[in-house]
Amino acid sequence: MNITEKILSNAYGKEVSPGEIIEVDIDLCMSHDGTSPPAIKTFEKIADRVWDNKKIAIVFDHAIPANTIGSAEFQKVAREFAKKQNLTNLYSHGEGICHQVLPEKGLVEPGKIIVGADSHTCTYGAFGAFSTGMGATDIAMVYATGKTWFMVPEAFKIEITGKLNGITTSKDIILNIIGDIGSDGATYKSAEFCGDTVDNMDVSSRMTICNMAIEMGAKNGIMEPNKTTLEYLSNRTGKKINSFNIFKSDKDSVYEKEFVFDVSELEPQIACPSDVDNVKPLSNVLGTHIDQGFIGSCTNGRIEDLKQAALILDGNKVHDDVRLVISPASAEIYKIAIEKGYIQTFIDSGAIVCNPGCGPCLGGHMGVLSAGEVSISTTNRNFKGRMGDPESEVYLSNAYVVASSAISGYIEDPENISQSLNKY
Ligand SMILES: CC(C)[C@H](C(=O)O)[C@@H](O)C(=O)O
Ligand code: SF4
Repeated sequence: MNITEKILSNAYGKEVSPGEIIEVDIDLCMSHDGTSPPAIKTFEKIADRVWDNKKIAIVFDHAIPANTIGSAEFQKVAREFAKKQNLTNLYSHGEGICHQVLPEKGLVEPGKIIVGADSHTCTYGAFGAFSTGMGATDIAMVYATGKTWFMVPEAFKIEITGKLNGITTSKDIILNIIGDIGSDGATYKSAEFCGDTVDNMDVSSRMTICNMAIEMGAKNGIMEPNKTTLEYLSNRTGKKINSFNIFKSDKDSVYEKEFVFDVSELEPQIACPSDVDNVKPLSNVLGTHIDQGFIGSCTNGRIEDLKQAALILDGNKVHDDVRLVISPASAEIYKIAIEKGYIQTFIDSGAIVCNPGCGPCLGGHMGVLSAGEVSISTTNRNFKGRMGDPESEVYLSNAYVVASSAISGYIEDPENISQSLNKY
């Protein structure tokens, strides 16, 4: 059995196989300021009390602080619900983006079943959990019963091998994979990432890869937790590593398809407008004009990403015709970035630093694009109109490339900009 089948078998209480429909207990259910209100509306038609006030997390991140009367109303509904149901995990004070906040607060553990009313809930696969996004009405049923059903997915084994060089990051790996497999190439599959590159990766890079599993249609993204990940989780949860339920794929487990990606020669990858699988090497798009850069999101708003941006921006100025918007993925990351001097560097360079949250990622808040404008962004989606007007365009890349491009005013090779890569 592979890791996903093992986690689902454990939750179901007997061995499962792909295609089977099972009902399981949920360990953690997440919704945010955008999706809690519709879930609450449905919930209130079917139940009075939630199944477990400690297993529901609500995070305000999509528009925080509220940007419209509508979002203020939504947040009021979610706040009142959390109070009435005595939820112990309400994060409504700008703690950060849900997918960053949940692991930080120690709510994620290997082997758990986690669902969320947000498509990037697949992020927690980086910690060896089965986690997936669901619609708000399905989440309402989980609020009420603590259960949901899944069809056990077939699995793709995606082996990643080789050592990344220089300015190539895990974002480039996942863009390369999605470019190859296609944005619907893994629909309802379990995308299992393995190989020496994944085994040696830090937590942040692993999260970036699992976060984007949904961008090829996957039901979940998953990795066996490595030592670094287990240490991180032990710190966050206050539990000993040997108390975790760690599952690993059997050597002879069966996959529907197997892929091998050697990343040792990989150059930074760019997803071009307006599909996430329209991926080209950086060298093919150099010189493309941009109006805005964004560094942040649940994909690449962590301290490692901010460090990459600071290394590039240090001593440089954002181009006069460009806005560079930077939003740390959580308040905790924001504080570390202040301590390390990154925020000072950003402000000195002329970047706009926003509070933690989704920000411009989905085109609703703090950096909306007008018709004809072009953005380069560390986020995960570049659909038509994703960051504003339907006639605007979005390129996706890593933080080195966004920062470099913001300085030049066109898509730029970071090697042409960086002068002091060892400063921090
Ligand atoms: C608003 C929310 C439902 C949506 C999602 O599910 O992914 C958003 O987070 C996104 O990234 O598009
Ligand atoms: S940062 Fe972007 S992708 Fe992530 S949850 Fe928020 S809107 Fe969705």
